[in-house]
Amino acid sequence: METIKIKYFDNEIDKIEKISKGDLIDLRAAETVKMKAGDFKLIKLGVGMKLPNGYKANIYPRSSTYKNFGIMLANSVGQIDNSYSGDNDEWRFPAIAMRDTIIRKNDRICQFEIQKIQPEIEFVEVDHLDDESRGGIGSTGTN
Ligand SMILES: O=c1ccn([C@H]2C[C@H](O)[C@@H](COP(=O)(O)OP(=O)(O)OP(=O)(O)O)O2)c(=O)[nH]1
Repeated sequence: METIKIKYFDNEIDKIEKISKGDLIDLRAAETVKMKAGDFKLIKLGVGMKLPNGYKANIYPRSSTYKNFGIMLANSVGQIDNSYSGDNDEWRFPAIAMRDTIIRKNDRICQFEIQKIQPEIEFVEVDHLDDESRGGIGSTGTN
């Protein structure tokens, strides 16, 4: 089992409980936010963490987030770097509102998992790649 140091920036949101293997972990809005259609807001998630060495975190919307709140995650997948672990490094949900909406403090608006960081990579420039070209995006058709 991995242990993660977690800091709560707000004492009014529910705390995260022990997680079964494989399950994504829900996160809560740490503020009440009113948004108009088209607004952008970095919604506070009320937590900061020291992830295990060699791991990052991915934040995704919950499947019901759009239905319940009409917001989308502006960056598609939120990337929490391992180095985002300072005392003021609170996690946020970059939200785009598609309709007028209210997100209330403690609402569960997203979920996250931790993931191993890719290995160190060095680039070697070449003039040609050896493999057969695939014919462009969509070349395999739709059926
Ligand atoms: O949905 C997100 C995405 C990122 N972050 C935090 C953690 C991450 O480590 C930091 C920086 O993210 P990233 O490197 O993806 O953003 P950037 O636009 O390149 O900003 P920076 O110049 O801070 O690296 O912002 C969040 O709280 N929520």
